[in-house]
Amino acid sequence: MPEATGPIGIAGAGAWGTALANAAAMAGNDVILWMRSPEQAAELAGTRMNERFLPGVRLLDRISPTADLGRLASCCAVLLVTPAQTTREMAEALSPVLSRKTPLVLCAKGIERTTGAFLCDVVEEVRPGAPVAVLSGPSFAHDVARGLPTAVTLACRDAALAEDLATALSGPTLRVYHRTDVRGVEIGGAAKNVLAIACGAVAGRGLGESAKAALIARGFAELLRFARAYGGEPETLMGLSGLGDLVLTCSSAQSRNFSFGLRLGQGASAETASEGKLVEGAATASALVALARAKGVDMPIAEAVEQILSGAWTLDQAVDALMNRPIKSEH
Ligand SMILES: NC(=O)C1=CN([C@@H]2O[C@H](COP(=O)(O)OP(=O)(O)OC[C@H]3O[C@@H](n4cnc5c(N)ncnc54)[C@H](O)[C@@H]3O)[C@@H](O)[C@H]2O)C=CC1
Ligand SMILES: O=C(CO)COP(=O)(O)O
Repeated sequence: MPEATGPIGIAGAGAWGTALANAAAMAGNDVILWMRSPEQAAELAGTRMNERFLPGVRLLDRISPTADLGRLASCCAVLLVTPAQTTREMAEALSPVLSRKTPLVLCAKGIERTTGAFLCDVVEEVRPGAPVAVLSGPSFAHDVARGLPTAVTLACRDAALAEDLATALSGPTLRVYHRTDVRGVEIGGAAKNVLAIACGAVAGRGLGESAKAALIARGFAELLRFARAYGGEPETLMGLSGLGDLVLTCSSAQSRNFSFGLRLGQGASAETASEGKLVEGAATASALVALARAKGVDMPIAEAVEQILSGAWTLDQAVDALMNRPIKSEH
């Protein structure tokens, strides 16, 4: 990395930002953990706990919480860990603070709703020519924070930088693989959230384990088709940020996307089913479906999620629509 001696910066101290801060510290880095609220920063500095977003996890000593964005200027790399839809405003706020050479590692999973832009493209628009990377893969914040074994993928077009970043963030319990297929890695993370909502809905409606397995397999087929159309490499999607994250998110109520779908399946409305939590798949569904339509990619499960969220279909109508499509060859 250009200034390999600096600390790792983390922008966003929610569940994932806090877990990544601990992981980066465990990997031997000093960490500056930025959050927008000065009160929260003071509380984290005093109690060393983030009770609101990651209860029960103690911040390691090498982490300095702050609400001063300027502190990130000294960092050798900054991980952006705020919700996907805040990527543009955060990149704009960070742009005057960071050197053009400081890599920004995107850790959110989504597509910009208002423009349909992939998050890397948003950042490249704001910081043209500056290095951008994506970190994604099957990783619940609580697992990572508790030091349970986890593996993720970091992609950057600059292969040497991808390797350096992956090495810097890898520790005893977090293994970071590297790739250059930025598009594939970001598509895996963004699309699996939409599919996980469908999986949760299947569980919530009591449609059975067979339906869930079918949905994961057919959802993966959609993911692959979409990634191919947008320049992602199929091998990437068969890895951690694709199949790995799809399986994790579709099989656990720890996932907020799955739980949101579960509550939809149990009869809650799209407005109440999030219970105030961040549900990235709900924010990304319409953009994903619009991008798929633009390239003629068939994504019936993602379409069904979008139709349910927009109120056009009930869950039962969505199931009927999916089950009564014309019979076709599997691949
Ligand atoms: N929680 C998890 O297990 C994982 C989450 N992710 C991804 O990481 C991203 C963040 O997720 P979480 O940390 O879990 O969410 P969270 O809801 O726990 O935290 C979000 C954080 O962003 C901050 N924030 C919200 N809007 C902001 C804005 N406009 N400007 C600055 N800060 C703002 C909040 O104050 C909060 O600190 C999501 O895209 C999610 O998909 C990825 C892997 C694992
Ligand atoms: O991305 C995640 C795990 O890899 C977290 O999923 P949720 O956002 O659905 O909780």
